[in-house]
Amino acid sequence: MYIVTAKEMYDIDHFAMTEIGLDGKLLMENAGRAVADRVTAIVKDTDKICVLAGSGNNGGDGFVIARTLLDKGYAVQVLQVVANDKILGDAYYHKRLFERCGGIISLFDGKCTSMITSNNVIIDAIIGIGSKGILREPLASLVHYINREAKKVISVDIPSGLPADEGKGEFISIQADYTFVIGAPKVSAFLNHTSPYYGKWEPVSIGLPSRAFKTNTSRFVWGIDDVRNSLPDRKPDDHKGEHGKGLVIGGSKEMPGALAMSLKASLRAGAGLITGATTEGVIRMLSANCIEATYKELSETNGFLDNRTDVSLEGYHAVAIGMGMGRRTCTGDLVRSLVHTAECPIVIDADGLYHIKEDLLDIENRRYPTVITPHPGEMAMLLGITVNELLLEPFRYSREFAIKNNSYVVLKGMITIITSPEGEQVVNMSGNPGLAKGGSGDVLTGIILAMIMQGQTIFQALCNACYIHGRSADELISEKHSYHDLLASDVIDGLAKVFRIIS
Ligand SMILES: NC(=O)C1=CN([C@@H]2O[C@H](COP(=O)(O)OP(=O)(O)OC[C@H]3O[C@@H](n4cnc5c(N)ncnc54)[C@H](OP(=O)(O)O)[C@@H]3O)[C@@H](O)[C@H]2O)[C@@H](O)CC1
Ligand SMILES: [K+]
Repeated sequence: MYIVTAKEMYDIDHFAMTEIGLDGKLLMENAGRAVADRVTAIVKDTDKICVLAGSGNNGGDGFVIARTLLDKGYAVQVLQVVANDKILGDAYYHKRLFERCGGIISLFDGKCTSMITSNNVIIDAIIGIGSKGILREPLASLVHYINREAKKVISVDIPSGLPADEGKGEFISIQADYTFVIGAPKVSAFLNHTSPYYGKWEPVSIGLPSRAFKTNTSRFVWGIDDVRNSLPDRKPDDHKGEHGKGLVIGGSKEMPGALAMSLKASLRAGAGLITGATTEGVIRMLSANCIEATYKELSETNGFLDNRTDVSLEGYHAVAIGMGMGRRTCTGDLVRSLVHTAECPIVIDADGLYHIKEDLLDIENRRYPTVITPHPGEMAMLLGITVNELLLEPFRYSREFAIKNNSYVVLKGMITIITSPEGEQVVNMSGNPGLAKGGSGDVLTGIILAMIMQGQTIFQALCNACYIHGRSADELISEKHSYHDLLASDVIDGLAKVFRIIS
């Protein structure tokens, strides 16, 4: 499933019409019919439906929906929220069809109308992706009234007034219960501050060819089929060396568990051999508990890793660094020297990110893949901006960072955005609020380490790791756990089921 900006959607639309020859009226017919079909699945036969139609093509979709529902026998009427002379082109064509089929259209007189309260379903086709700036009057008041009074609101393509793109913090928008997005979800369906306005959303296909999407966007949602298509099978004659020898560097006297979590997750996610490199004290605490891993003792100052041992990375296929290591200066020296010298992929997480902040040039100049896995606070710290600024435009900031610093960025959050150094972006939607707990990130890093040592591209490995991590939490919530009690270590145990589902 692709994710588009408003401009990309217009480009895709244009491509479909000019390169393929699809007619705009036909696309509108397809859009309206597809939405009407979905609407019939969530309304009752006895429901009274009011379609609010605006001046652009979103309103045009509304007329098709109204005609289709009328034809199916529903009690439906249209409230046109703009003057007659504003309905033009394809929308006018479909308005005429609706009227000729016996459809009734009322004109919105600028006052809040009883039609909003006398109907139990409102279909919002006021404005789609053509929305510019903050909604003007009288539509702004109408939207406030709908949000206050309407019983069930179904938006067409996007809740009216909501920006399709990131970077816009001020708007007046319909609060939908459901949104049926036309062709592909828009970026705002994936942002913390705008996604709640969509209610439950679902894409509807209107016959736009996949070529049109491929040519115009490089952003998409990673799903289970993508995992199945990219995750390599394990062959009967495989041996442990073929599934990667990974090194996890982290832990300190204050946070030994973070390292344990990454080690266990990595082994459960399929790594062949995993070594934990940490202080003597942490090894003593973990080794009886995490027996499948091997250990390497590094030098320390007062329980925190330092740079006095010469750490050899020879023979390791990938390294993860940062979890639970703390922010001491001596530990920072170790992180920077390893990032500088590692001749294999390196995953930098948690406090490791703090230590590389001043030396981003080190990762920019690396000849081997670098993966950073920040949560919004860490990403904002690396960028020198506030978390609010980041969350307003997470796609743009991630892409700019990934390209500039020649690295893969896994920006964790309510939804996770994975960006390649070339700027390709994927959204992972598995996962739930139960993951908002200490240790979740350490588990993800462990899974990432395992995945990047299997036979797939780094980008696929990151997308698969995020999907599997979130899916484990989802399966656990659907069975025996709740958002409250789910622990990071449960997520490790849940991996068994996810691998069975995938294979
Ligand atoms: N992509 C596809 O392939 C297909 C897309 N389709 C559909 O087309 C939709 C996009 O249609 P679109 O481009 O006509 O724009 P749309 O969203 O209807 O809004 C434009 C109107 O809004 C008004 N307006 C704007 N800002 C405003 C404000 N702040 N306050 C008040 N008014 C404001 C503006 O009025 P103006 O400012 O010009 O007076 C203008 O008249 C898309 O979302 C999807 O549903 C399908 O039909 C099939 C194929
Ligand atoms: K709409």
